[in-house]
Amino acid sequence: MSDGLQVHDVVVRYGTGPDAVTAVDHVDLDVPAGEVVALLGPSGCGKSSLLRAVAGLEPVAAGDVAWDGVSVARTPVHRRGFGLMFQDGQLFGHLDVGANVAYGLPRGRGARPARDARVAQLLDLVGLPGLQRRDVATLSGGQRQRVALARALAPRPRLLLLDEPLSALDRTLRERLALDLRDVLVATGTTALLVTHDQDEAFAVADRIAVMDAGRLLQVAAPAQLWARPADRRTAQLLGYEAFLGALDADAPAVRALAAHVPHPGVVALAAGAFVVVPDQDTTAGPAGDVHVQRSRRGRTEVVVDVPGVGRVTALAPSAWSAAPGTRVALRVDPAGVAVLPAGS
Ligand SMILES: Nc1ncnc2c1ncn2[C@@H]1O[C@H](COP(=O)(O)OP(=O)(O)OP(=O)(O)O)[C@@H](O)[C@H]1O
Repeated sequence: MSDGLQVHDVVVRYGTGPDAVTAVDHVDLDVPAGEVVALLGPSGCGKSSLLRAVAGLEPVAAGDVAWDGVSVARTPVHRRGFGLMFQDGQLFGHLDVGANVAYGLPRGRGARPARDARVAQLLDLVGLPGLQRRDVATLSGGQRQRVALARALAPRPRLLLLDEPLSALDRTLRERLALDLRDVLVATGTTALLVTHDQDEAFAVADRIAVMDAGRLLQVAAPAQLWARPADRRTAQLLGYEAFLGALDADAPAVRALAAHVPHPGVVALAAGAFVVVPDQDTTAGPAGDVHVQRSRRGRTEVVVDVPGVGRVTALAPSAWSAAPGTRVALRVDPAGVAVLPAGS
């Protein structure tokens, strides 16, 4: 049996009889010691239920949760040695920052110096050095989550469970904190299971991503491998692939350009950006499409184009570029936005 967390054939069910909801449907997942795994999936797919079952906050209707091969199914939450961090941090308002971080550390005679040292070390690690005496009510949302992370890590949990830890923050802060979170988890060698619906967050934080849908795991893989080789169409859709080509129309120039990047037969999946607009290029010489609508998103120009042989897809364009609807534009393929799914997907 491997080191770390083993989730074996776990079922989580709410209610009984005809109204029962199966939130987690026979899931197997290992998180080896030292690894960070993200559970990624749409709202309601069962991510939190699985995390809560691992924590012991939700009973398993079937299957087992084990650590280093030893079942913890009958071990109460506080005896599992797992740390928890939630979306809203859940800091204690009546305690200052230092006391919040120290909360899970040993108390009593003689423990104080070690506790203070550990709190200082953790606050340094999460980028809040010297903030021990601050009232938590005066912290920003991002600072609160940093304190919550320090508090969860302070007792050196053998597994850290994070439920949407950054979702309450705005996008810019979330992106920065996701990178910081990864750094902190790696620096502390923490084994972690992170629930998120945000693909960017999963890709930024995790060593491996487990894609979940309707209570089941669809695929577990390292981020780059997941992006390049989604297991099936649903997984690809959840990752943001927007168009799927089964039979390739070899007469279409865009399809010929795509075929150069297709290493084996299968369904070709295209993400936004699989095509890139090439301004001022002859539209009869290679792949081209007709502009449907154009929009600006996070400083980039996205153009929805109708591409013969392919269909309607989102292409990227240079930021200052623009074209009226109906304009035919030349395109090139960016292989980073193209994946090939198994035939029949
Ligand atoms: N306490 C509960 N009682 C009944 N049904 C529940 C309960 N908690 C969750 N569910 C149901 O179980 C399913 C999975 O919910 P869960 O919260 O695990 O999903 P999730 O992927 O974490 O969603 P979100 O990202 O929206 O939090 C949903 O259909 C949900 O309505």
